Amino acid sequence: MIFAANFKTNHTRSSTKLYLDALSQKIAAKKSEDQVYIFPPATALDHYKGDFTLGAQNAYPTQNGAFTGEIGLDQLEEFDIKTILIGHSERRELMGESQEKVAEKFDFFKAQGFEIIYCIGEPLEVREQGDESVNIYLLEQFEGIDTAYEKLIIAYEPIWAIGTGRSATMEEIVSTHKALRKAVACPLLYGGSANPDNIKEIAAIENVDGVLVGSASLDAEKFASMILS
Ligand SMILES: O=C(CO)COP(=O)(O)O
Repeated sequence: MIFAANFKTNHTRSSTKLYLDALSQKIAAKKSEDQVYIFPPATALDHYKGDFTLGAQNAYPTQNGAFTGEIGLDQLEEFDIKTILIGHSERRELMGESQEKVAEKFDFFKAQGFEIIYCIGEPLEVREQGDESVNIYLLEQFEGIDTAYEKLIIAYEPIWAIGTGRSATMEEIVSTHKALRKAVACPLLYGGSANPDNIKEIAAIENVDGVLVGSASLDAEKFASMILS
C-alpha cells in the first residue's frame, strides 16, 4: 500500500520537521512493503532522514528562469526531490491549470525521470449523472498523458469528496477503480476524505493500491494510525 500525505497550504518548515521526526518514530514498525510519501509546502522542502519519500506538491516546468512565484528544477534538485503531484483538482479548479497545461507539466517532469502522482477526479454534477459519465470524464483527464509511463501513480480524487469529510462510498470507489484498472496498469490511489475511520475499508478494495490524504494527514499521530492500520 501507498500512503501519501498532501499537506496543501498547511504546516511550515519547522512544523514539518517536527512532524517528520514524530512520524518516523511512529511508523518504524510499518510493513516493509508499504510506502509513505509526504508532500509538504515548498518552503518545507529539505533533506530529511526517514522511511518516506518527500515530494513537491507543484512546480513550474522549467530548470529555472523568469517565472515569478514559481519553483523549478533548480529548487527541487537542491533537495534531491524527484517526486511530484500533477493535476490536483485544486490546481485545475482554483489555479486554473488546463488539461493542456497539466499535460505539458507531466511531459516535462516525465522527461526528467520524476515519479509522478497524477491526480484525476470528477465534480459532483458529473457523479450525479452516473458511473458512465464519471468514467468518460476521468478518461478525458488522460488527454496528453502517457499512462504507460513507468514512474506513474494515479490518484482518483472525486472533487466533491475532498475536504468534506464525506468520502466516496465503497461502491463508488469499487466501480471507479475497476474502470480505471481497465484503462491503466499503474498503481491507483484513492483520495477524498480518507481517514483513520475508513482506511481499512478503502484499503481492502480491489484495485486500490493506496491513498492520497489531505486533512487526515496533517496530524502525524492520525496519519501514522492510517499507515499502521
Ligand atoms: O485532496 C486530497 C489529497 O490530495 C484529499 O484531501 P482530504 O483528505 O482533505 O479530503
